[in-house]
Amino acid sequence: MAQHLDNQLLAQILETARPLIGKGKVASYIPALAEVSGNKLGIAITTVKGERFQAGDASERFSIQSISKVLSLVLAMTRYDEDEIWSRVGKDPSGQPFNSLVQLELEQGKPRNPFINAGALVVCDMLQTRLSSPRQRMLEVVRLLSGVPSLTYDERVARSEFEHSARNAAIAWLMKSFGNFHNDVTTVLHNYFHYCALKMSCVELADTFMFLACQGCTPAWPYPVLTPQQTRQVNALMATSGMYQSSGEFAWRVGIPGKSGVGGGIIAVVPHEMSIAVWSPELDDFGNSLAGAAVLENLIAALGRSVY
Ligand SMILES: NC(=O)CC[C@H](N)C(=O)O
Repeated sequence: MAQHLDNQLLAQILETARPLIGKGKVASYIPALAEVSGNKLGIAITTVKGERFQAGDASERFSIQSISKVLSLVLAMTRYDEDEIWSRVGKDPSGQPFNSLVQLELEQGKPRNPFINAGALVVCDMLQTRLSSPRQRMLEVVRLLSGVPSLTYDERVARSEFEHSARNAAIAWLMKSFGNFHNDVTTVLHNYFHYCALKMSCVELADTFMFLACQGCTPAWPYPVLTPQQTRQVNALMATSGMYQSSGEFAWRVGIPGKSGVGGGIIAVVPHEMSIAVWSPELDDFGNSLAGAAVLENLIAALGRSVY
């Protein structure tokens, strides 16, 4: 029997996952991220009817990291024709860690999908070509979608990541060697790190991504963000590649599209119904929030939902 969605249910679900805290690891390869306390746990839901639910640390902002890869892709989809995007980045799961170089060399500099670092860097390269101020534009987009004008980048996190950017720089240069990267590498890395360093709460994320549950529309936006078909495509990519090498495991356990970030956030979508944001900074071996994935699994089981 599907349970009724309310704040009390969310609070109960958080408690089912809390024992996992202490069993994962807060990301430390970006030093500024390692300072975050590992025992945070929060969830927020925005439904297509405009209802909002939340529990735990749902209002505290954190670094959204790779969740931003969905936003940069969406921005590119509004600026480029389909062929221009998908000739430079694929649509298939990589089965590799998010920052791997191995496949990129074998596949002539074309990243498997836009949700691994290589793919997101190509997307950021495209945005650099077509937008006069890609960082400012992204801020405008998230401020509009979330309805929160105070959203901003965490400059410390962006700087910290730039100071430890050897691997992402290597990925960008490798793609340049294959002719799949057109702008100045340092400029694009700065944009990418800023996108990753967006600071948002679960409540703000759930509001921002509601358009993915609502066929591309949101009351926050005067016109559709994406067409219904584009929205299905983004959800499909999240379902197949949103959690890196454990995307299959996530589909099996949770059964809805999701996208994680090494800040410990996951955004997930029940199409036509709701967007869900969870946050718990400790990660599993693949860089996905350990307790966050368990919260989603337990919630979706309690609500009796799945896209499959
Ligand atoms: N999985 C992630 O969240 C990775 C994003 C991080 N900024 C990086 O490039 O390594």
